[in-house]
Parts: sequence; structure tokens; C-alpha cells
Amino acid sequence: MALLEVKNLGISFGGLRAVNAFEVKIEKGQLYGLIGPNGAGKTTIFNLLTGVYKPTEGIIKLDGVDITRKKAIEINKAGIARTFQNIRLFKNLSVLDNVKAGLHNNYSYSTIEGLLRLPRYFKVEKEMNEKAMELLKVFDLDKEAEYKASNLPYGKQRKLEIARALATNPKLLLLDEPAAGMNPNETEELMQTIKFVQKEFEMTILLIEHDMKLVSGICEEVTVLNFGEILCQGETKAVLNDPQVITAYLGE
Ligand SMILES: Nc1ncnc2c1ncn2[C@@H]1O[C@H](COP(=O)(O)OP(=O)(O)OP(=O)(O)O)[C@@H](O)[C@H]1O
Repeated sequence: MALLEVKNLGISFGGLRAVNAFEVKIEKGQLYGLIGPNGAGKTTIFNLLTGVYKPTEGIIKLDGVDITRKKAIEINKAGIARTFQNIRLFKNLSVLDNVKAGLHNNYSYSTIEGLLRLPRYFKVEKEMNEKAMELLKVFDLDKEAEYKASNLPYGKQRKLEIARALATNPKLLLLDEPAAGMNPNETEELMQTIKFVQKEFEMTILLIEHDMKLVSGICEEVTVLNFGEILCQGETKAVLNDPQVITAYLGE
């Protein structure tokens, strides 16, 4: 059974058909790419998968469970986490607290336990600190744990966003243009990090990306969208060499 199975997904905004008949099957542990020109509908698909938008039609199944009409918070709890095209960190919180914010899905104490600083509060806080530091180490951000998130350089802010998404303990991680605004060295490092997350966390990852080096370097399969429709889908190398894709998208 595929971890993510999407059938006949569509959404219209007024007269605009932003996504039409979108289908995909992503297996557990796969690294999958979603590509296409600006305005093709990629981010809209992420918004549909995460419950930000409700589809006009179609079915979304995560691990066999229909999550199509669930609320965003329920979908996150069911196991889908994401990062955004424009970084959305808690800028004034520390790097550590940003990751801890993601951990609240899985660690909790009651308001009373928190207010009265009961033993459970200290136990849970200690566990959360340890877990958050573990995650920060993975991303080589542990030395900056106490920095304000907004003071991190751009490439590190992007990594922190991924760390925070992983803190929610997802089954599926959605990355929206993770390499946007990065220089080639940062992109290269990010590619290694994404591969590492896939292996180390046995994570299933769906990413939107314009950087073809990144896509061909790490994605096993891709779907190319064009005007909201699937143009081509399958093994990355074959898709990127498809004449239709080259003409419509790569422009070569
Ligand atoms: N809330 C909305 N209301 C109206 N139109 C929308 C809405 N969200 C997206 N669209 C439209 O849907 C189409 C697809 O947009 P989308 O942002 O998904 O494209 P994209 O492939 O992610 O593009 P990019 O690579 O530029 O981020 C665009 O024409 C966009 O203007």
C-alpha cells in the first residue's frame, strides 16, 4: 500500500481550474519531486494535501486512511508536515524553541502541571529539550540553539524549518522549494541533508523544486505539472528526458 495515494484531485478558484485530475502514488520511504512552471498548481496541491484548501473533487489517502476533508490540524496530527516557499519560522523565538513548538504534537503536560511547575512539567520539558537538541544536531544547528531564529543565515533558517516540521513526527514531509534563494554550495549541502533525513528517519518526502540539479540528484520519481494538469509522471531521468517535458517546461 502506498503511503500517499491521491486520486482525481481537483480545485477551482472561481473560473480558474488550478488543479485538474491530479493523481499520485508515493511509497513509504520514497523521495518524490513535483515540478512545473510558475503557476502550474504545485503549491495549491500542497495546500490541498495539508487541508488549507478543500478540493472540489478527489480523494487523498494517507497510509490507507481517507484524509480528504479533514482540518489542517487533524491532517498534521495524522502525519503530514510541511515547509513553506517563504520561510515561516517564529522569528523572535530561539532556534531551540522553534523545534520545541513542533514537538507539542507528541509531548504534553496540562495547564495546571505547567502553571504549578509540577514534576511532570519538568520531566516533559527535559525530554523535549533533549529531543529538540537531537534534531538540531542532525541539521548541524545545535551550536546555535539559543540564537534568535531570525539571526540565522538564510540557508540555516531553511534547515531549521525542516527540523521543526520533522519534530511533529510526520509520516510524510512536504518541502516547498527548499533550495529557493540558496547558493550552489548551500543547495549541495541541502541535498545531502534531505537524503540524510530520508535514510535516517526512513522518511517519505515530497518536494516542489525549480532547481533541476537538486531534482535529478535526489528524487527517485517526479510528476511534471503544466496548467494544473499532469504532463508527465514516472522515474526522474526518463521524465526529464521526455521531449514533451523538455519542450513545455525546460525550454531546451
Ligand atoms: N487562493 C487562491 N485564489 C485564487 N487563485 C489561486 C489561489 N491559490 C492559487 N491560485 C491560482 O492557482 C494557480 C496555481 O498557483 P500555485 O501557487 O499552486 O502555482 P505554483 O505551481 O506553486 O507556482 P510557483 O512555482 O510560482 O510557486 C495560479 O494561477 C494561482 O494564481
